[in-house]
Amino acid sequence: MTRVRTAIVGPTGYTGFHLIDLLLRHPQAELTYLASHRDELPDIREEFPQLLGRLTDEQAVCRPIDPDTIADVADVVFLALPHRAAMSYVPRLLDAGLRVIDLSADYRLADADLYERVYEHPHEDLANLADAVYGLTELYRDQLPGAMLVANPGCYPTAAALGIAPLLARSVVQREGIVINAASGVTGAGRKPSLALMFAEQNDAFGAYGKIGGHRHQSEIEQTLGRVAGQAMSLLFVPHLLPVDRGILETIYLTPTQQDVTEEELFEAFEDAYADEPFVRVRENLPNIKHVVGTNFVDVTVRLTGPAEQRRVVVFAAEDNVIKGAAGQAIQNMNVVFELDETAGLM
Ligand SMILES: NC(=O)C1=CN([C@@H]2O[C@H](COP(=O)(O)OP(=O)(O)OC[C@H]3O[C@@H](n4cnc5c(N)ncnc54)[C@H](OP(=O)(O)O)[C@@H]3O)[C@@H](O)[C@H]2O)C=CC1
Ligand SMILES: CC(=O)N[C@@H](CCC(=O)OP(=O)(O)O)C(=O)O
Repeated sequence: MTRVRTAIVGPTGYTGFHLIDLLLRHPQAELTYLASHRDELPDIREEFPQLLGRLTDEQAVCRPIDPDTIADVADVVFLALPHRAAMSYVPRLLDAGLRVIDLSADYRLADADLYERVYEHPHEDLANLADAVYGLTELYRDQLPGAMLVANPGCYPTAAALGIAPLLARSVVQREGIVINAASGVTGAGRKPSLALMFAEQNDAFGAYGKIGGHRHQSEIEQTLGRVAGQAMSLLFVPHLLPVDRGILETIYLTPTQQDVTEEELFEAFEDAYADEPFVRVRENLPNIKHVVGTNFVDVTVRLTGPAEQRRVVVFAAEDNVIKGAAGQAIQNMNVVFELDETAGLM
């Protein structure tokens, strides 16, 4: 049986923790190296006592980010780092012969000019950007086997793209005027402390955040859906911060191309697209973050509303931001890259 040796750079963050947790449950993965940039290298069990008893001493102690040493003991490295930091390591990790699954945004936008506008600094690794595979597994599965560099999608873009793509592909909704109203748990903002994320600021609070109409995930969603539609897309994405640890719910408003479309036809688009997808559940009931947290599933459903002359299509999509939105999808991608069972370690 194939075994994949895995390393994580950035294990002290939230996605790093969930990668460790999932890899320790994976029947064909071995966790061989945790790499940290800290001067004083941490024992990961002190950062996350949940891991006590689950790691050997050798596995638990973080080591320096040294590509050649990592390549001696691992086949693939997961980068659970902030954007910009990730691309500063990728060229050396690839040169050392490692496959890289990057959870940051550094290799998601294929157009370097767009990256520079959205992330407000130039892309520093154009050579590898050109070769990266965008790892929204359900849409790009064919490009993943053997890939050297996978750009794992953003959490919001995963749910949004899976919630809209089947309808666009069938041309049952218009490309124009799409609005995505999204709410995320606080782990979506990462583990780095900030005033806005303190308990007393977030508890019992609920509101939109960021520059409305200018969130960086808007461009990522437009890129994915533009490829599905075969034409450039422009939509509106509005994120909200929900005072829970984990979970994303997106409510997506669209306009049908034909006013006489039926709800059955809309469901059919989802059912046909996802009939063989292990991690997309097309539901009749309205999705809820409670139904998906702790899993690699995205739950989706659709409704048709309004009088005949004013029809609206409303899609609902729910996922766990740190699992299907990050660590789980990264492992799903690893499974496809190494041609393992796509669901290994994730069910
Ligand atoms: N959280 C989520 O729901 C999702 C996150 N992502 C993306 O995944 C990546 C990781 O996110 P998340 O785990 O939440 O982030 P965290 O802030 O929780 O963790 C970031 C990690 O990166 C390390 N780090 C920071 N700067 C550097 C550097 N310059 N060199 C090396 N290591 C560094 C940190 O180490 P230290 O502890 O020492 O600071 C920590 O281990 C990000 O790009 C994020 O945008 C994607 C989808 C969802
Ligand atoms: C709640 C929250 O703050 N969410 C983050 C997005 C999550 C994420 O990590 O996205 P990237 O991988 O693209 O950085 C945000 O809105 O910036």
